[in-house]
Amino acid sequence: MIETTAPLSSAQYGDAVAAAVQAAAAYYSDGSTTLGDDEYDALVKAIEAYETLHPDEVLPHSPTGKVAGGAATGDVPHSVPMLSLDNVFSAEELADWATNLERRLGRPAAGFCVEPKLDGLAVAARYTAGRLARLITRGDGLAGEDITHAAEAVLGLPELLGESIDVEIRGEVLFTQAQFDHANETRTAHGAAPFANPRNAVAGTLRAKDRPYRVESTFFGYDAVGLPAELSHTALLERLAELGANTARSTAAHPRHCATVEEAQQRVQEIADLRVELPFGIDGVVVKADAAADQELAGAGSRAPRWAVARKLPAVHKVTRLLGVEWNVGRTGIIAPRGVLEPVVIDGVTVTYATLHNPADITRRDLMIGDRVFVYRAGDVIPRVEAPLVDERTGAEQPITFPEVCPRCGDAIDTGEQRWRCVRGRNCQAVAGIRYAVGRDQLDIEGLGGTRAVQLVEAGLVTDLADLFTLTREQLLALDRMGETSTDNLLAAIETARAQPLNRVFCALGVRGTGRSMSRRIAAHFGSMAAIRAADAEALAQVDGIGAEKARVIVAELVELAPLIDRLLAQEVGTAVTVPTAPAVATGAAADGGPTEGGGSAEGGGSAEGGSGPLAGEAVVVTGSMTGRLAELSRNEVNELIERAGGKASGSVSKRTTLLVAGEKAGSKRAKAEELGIRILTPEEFAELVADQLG
Ligand SMILES: NC(=O)c1ccc[n+]([C@@H]2O[C@H](COP(=O)([O-])OP(=O)(O)OC[C@H]3O[C@@H](n4cnc5c(N)ncnc54)[C@H](O)[C@@H]3O)[C@@H](O)[C@H]2O)c1
Ligand SMILES: [Zn+2]
Repeated sequence: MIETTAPLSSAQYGDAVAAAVQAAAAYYSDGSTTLGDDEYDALVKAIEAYETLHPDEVLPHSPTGKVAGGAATGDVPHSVPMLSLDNVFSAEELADWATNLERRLGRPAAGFCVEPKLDGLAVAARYTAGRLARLITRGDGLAGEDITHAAEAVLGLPELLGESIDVEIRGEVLFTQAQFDHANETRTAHGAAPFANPRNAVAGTLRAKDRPYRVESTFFGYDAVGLPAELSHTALLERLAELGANTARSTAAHPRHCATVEEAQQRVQEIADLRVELPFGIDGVVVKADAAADQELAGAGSRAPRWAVARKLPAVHKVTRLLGVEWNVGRTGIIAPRGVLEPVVIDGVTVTYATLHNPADITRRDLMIGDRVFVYRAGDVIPRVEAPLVDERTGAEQPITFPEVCPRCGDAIDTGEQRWRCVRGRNCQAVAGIRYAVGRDQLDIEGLGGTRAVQLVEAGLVTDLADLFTLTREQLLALDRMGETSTDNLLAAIETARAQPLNRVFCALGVRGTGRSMSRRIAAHFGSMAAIRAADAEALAQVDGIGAEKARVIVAELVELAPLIDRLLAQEVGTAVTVPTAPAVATGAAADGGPTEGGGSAEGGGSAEGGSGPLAGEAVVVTGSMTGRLAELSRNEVNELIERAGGKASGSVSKRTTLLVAGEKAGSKRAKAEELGIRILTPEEFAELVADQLG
């Protein structure tokens, strides 16, 4: 994105400076910026490019060449300026930097120290006789703010050093992910807004006074004033650790001395690869000339030293909107919330979903639907929502509702642990699958919807719907609460179900994206289970309403379901050839038991225009409650009836609708049909029309 930024015009330059200044002010005060770091960096790069071409137009408040972009201040003067770092964005730029350094030194640098660029806030800790006396922020680099009050909750920054010396230890304060999570839990418990991400959390926390709660952060030392000048950087880090300060030496991304640029590049890559595993955030890798003599010779500019550079890593945080929350049940019955996001590109990948871990996590983060949120994604990790930007709420945000029953099987939820789980555990999937399969619009097996399905699954008799058809009388009689009568009734119902038409058997499989009406269309199109199973994505895409993407999903599911389908066919389930209508099968996939009636010429897949019967050529919508002879039928059964009569059933009124069956409380569909001049029949009139098919 940095490469593709077009040069700024002079009009854009002023706006760019204003935008950067505003972002930096937010970033350094409480971290509430909505720009990703890479967006900010690209903005500053564009500003720099413009200023190089137009040096006499540089605005005085431009962020370039200033520590903290000129946005931070302070009233405690620093003993020695606290500088920033120059950035490079690729291995090539890092190599160029090393070449420049070599030119400046007049010889190759005597090795480099490569260490993580900790994503926090720079501070200076002044020790007098080994005791912490003052803690100061970086500020504008020349003076910072006194935050001594906050030192007590910063881990790794000892109150007393191991030796009684005067020294100023400098380094970064950050929140580890665990500290961040804990901080937000504490804050929301106190009715305060959560921090949007760990980086944002530091500035706010360190500067705040008199909070009724305490949140811990972590210090990493990487510099000092007052230690012998001849210490190399690696020796200095060792010394800091000796004195009792925490350094990155304690982490997997520990600083390493590298003899050559090539070695340094390698360590940069290693630390970059470690990034996702580290318990804290890094936004780059710092390469420093290690030898004190090299540092002295290279010197420093007003903003940054010339002997060190930051190889920036792609930004892993971006702001987007939380559009909704889905609750998915895993194989073991874990019920996991997943955030649906307005798509956002993070490090070249479009992110549309993010994990929300568990319900407690949602509460802890005080998330709402419609919130602008910080999303984190690094490497191959599943993207996660960090927290909302509470200041940006408009009032239109909605609370996230937690499920009260298992969204898959409808049973109770065990909320005893942080991760919610269906009380059925691993059996949830089987129970849900059976309950769906035996439903009124699928196999219609009465008496198997409720606890009976649980009983069969938990007794180990049934794991999927094919098992239903091999149940024996003895097996059923051995179950609790199963008398002779109920056993025989159940077996009879199962026997009847064996003869259910293809569309219902297919629907019972519960293939994702194929509900009742789609199942009817697929069944009508292919005519047999064997033909459906043999269909490839191209053939499926011929069916009305199935796009290429959906066709692929269905094919993938059918592959998974093949063993189950085989067992059903072996049980002669789904072999009954009673396909309601039979438009032309354009795929050549019609195998045994193809369509038997009709045989019209509907092009474009599966519509019933060519069917025969009283509704031939009709596109029918049913609305309101059915009365008379239709009163007993489910909506699916009415739709099946329509298709048996040669018509095409649809759920919504459009210009293509030719007939509306409107019962009581027909509402908006009736109004729309009237507006479009569509023929409207009462349920009774309609029943007359299709009397033959009603049987
Ligand atoms: N998103 C935004 O709106 C926004 C706004 C302003 C700044 N920023 C970010 O901040 C950056 C510029 O900020 P900056 O000037 O504060 O600093 P920087 O992040 O570019 O680099 C310098 C800082 O790195 C830190 N650091 C971490 N580990 C270090 C180590 N091992 N050795 C030495 N220093 C180490 C120090 O605090 C040092 O001051 C930008 O590049 C941008 O990514 C973002
Ligand atoms: Zn369940």
